[in-house]
Amino acid sequence: MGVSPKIAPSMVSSDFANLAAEAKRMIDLGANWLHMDIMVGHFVPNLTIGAPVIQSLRKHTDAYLDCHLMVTNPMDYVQHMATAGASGFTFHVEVAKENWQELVSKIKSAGMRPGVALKPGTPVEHVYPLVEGTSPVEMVLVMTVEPGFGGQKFMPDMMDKVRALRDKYPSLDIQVDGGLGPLAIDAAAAAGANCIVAGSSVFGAPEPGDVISLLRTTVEKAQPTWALRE
Ligand SMILES: O=C(CO)[C@H](O)[C@H](O)COP(=O)(O)O
Repeated sequence: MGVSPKIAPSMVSSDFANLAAEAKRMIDLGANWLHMDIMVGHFVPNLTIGAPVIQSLRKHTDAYLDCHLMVTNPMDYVQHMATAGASGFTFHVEVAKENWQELVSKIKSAGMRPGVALKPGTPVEHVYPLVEGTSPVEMVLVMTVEPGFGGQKFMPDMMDKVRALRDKYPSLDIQVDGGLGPLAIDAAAAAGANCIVAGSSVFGAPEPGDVISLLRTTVEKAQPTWALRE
């Protein structure tokens, strides 16, 4: 199987006042990526961080900064995020129906890895053209909660989308985000997710390293089963 597990603690659940130390702590505990939620008060009803914080964090880590832009105008942020040091740039399909080709091409030219996210109410078919295009996205993020806030309940119904994507695209990075932790990981891994975002379950655990390692081993164990199902 060509896709490796990537465990990405969601830094929105970290102690923002100690972001550099929190980032180092997560990487030292075995995280592959750091998931950075960019919310600017539209598209989702919350405010978190933007390019200036990514730029500050970049001075303290060379980790892969997996940036999820919950914004209505992702094109406006491509250059800012690239200059700040973002590694991945994931935008929402709901706001890029018309211009996703130009957007993906700009993200790639700026040196970042493009991903596309879909909200719980968006049919999975909406991302197929973006995965199959001549200049495709390299990751699909299936939201397993309504985007906007950490600490919500995992939506198991979203696993049909993950299963459909994994059956269609065996080598694609498929990410899940929202309510992931020891209780939900079995379903997500069995469906075919290999990139796991987890906020409150990691930062709220007495031993966050144990949670990171459980998320990884559960994906590793599920991977051989993906190719076997009908
Ligand atoms: O994107 C997000 C919310 O929009 C968060 O990354 C996500 O919800 C992770 O937090 P938790 O694991 O606590 O659900």
